[in-house]
Amino acid sequence: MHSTITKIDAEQADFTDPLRSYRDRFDLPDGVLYLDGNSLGALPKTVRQRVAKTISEEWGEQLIRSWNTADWVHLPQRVGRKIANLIGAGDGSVVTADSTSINLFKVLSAALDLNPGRSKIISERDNFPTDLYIAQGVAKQIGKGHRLVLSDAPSDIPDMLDEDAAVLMLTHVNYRNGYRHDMAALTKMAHDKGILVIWDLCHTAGAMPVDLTGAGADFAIGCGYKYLNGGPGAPAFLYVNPRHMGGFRQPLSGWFGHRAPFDFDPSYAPSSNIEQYLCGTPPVLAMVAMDEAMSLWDDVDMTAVRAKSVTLCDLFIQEVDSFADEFGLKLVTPRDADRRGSQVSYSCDNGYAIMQALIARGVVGDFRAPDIIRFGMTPLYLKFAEVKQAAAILRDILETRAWDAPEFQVRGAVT
Ligand SMILES: Cc1ncc(COP(=O)(O)O)c(C=O)c1O
Ligand SMILES: Nc1c(O)cccc1C(=O)C[C@H](N)C(=O)O
Repeated sequence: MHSTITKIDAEQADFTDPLRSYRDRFDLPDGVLYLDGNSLGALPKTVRQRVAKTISEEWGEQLIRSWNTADWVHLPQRVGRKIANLIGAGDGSVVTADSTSINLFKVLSAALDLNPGRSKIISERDNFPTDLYIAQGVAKQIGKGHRLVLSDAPSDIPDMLDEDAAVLMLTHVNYRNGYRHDMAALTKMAHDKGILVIWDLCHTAGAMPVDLTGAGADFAIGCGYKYLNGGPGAPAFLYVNPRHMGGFRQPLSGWFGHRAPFDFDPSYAPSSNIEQYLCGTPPVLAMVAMDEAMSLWDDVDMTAVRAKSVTLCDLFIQEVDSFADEFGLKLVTPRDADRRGSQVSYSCDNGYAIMQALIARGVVGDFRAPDIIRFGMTPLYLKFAEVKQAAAILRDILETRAWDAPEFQVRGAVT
């Protein structure tokens, strides 16, 4: 077996890449092949200046006036509009706020409130754990006997959609293996049984086109720090289908969700719009970084993003195919591009040490316990030649057993 494309082919693909100009809009350190933008996106260059300006001028000089003069107060809606464009959501249906976990708490509470008399929340055992933990917490908090029922394989889900299911809560692209659900088909199946659907778009937004409106999704959530490049701990987003707007739906009844926060009324009166899903004061510096990062997407062709993502993943898979069996790497990401997101994952022994050895050689990916090494493909700043080179370094590390050194066995708190 041998690799299917040459270095020259890869460089040629970079040369003709319609997205190649975006690379220069990011700060990426020399000598790093960054395959972890599915965990923390790279720094868009203009974010540095924009945040510095916000600190020195808006905060330093204008002080409290900036809530109005710089319109800080509407950052959640403004950034929400930019994200809406990437996920097929209409105006006024997305806000940026809080974390994905907190936003899930809000929308799951709302969904269960909207669908009374049913007890099941359907999800997957392999969903990102915070989603499952939040569902467990919401069920306990509501105290009406809701229970979380988990599938062990995507193919089991349709049969689990019955008359006692209130909500189907899925992550569109699985964080571990990169499997991608058919959003439109599952949403329809659920709706046919009277079930509301929540999609977690953490591994989707900014990685591929999404059409929440077309799919008829009820709610969605997602984070700002992966493919959207909003920075570590960036504010998350949430989507509410306009048909569910109005009423008092989500229970974190902070003042930013009030109809008129600056009336300072002692009684809570919910906004009838997406603002009801806000809670408290937005973290302005993080919001500004997110806002700036999102401005990079203004003219991005998402079809080109998806096409490049598919080719980057295919290239990496082909390259690793030539040595995977020999070293016990098992591809756990679907080969079928229609069933995957924008990452490639392998299960293997010694995965943590292998990833540490890769990072020491400048190939940054990550490890997910118990045995997955993960490589994220970010079309805006990753080159084909880098993906090919990363596979070659992986091969070298396996051949030389470079991973079998004491310093690569020590687990950090974050893997
Ligand atoms: C699918 C998914 N949901 C949620 C989260 C995390 O949520 P939070 O931003 O609240 O930490 C992640 C990653 O951290 C994720 O991959
Ligand atoms: N949210 C993260 C964090 O706080 C620290 C390190 C990594 C992350 C991640 O985003 C993990 C990620 N959601 C995952 O898919 O594993």
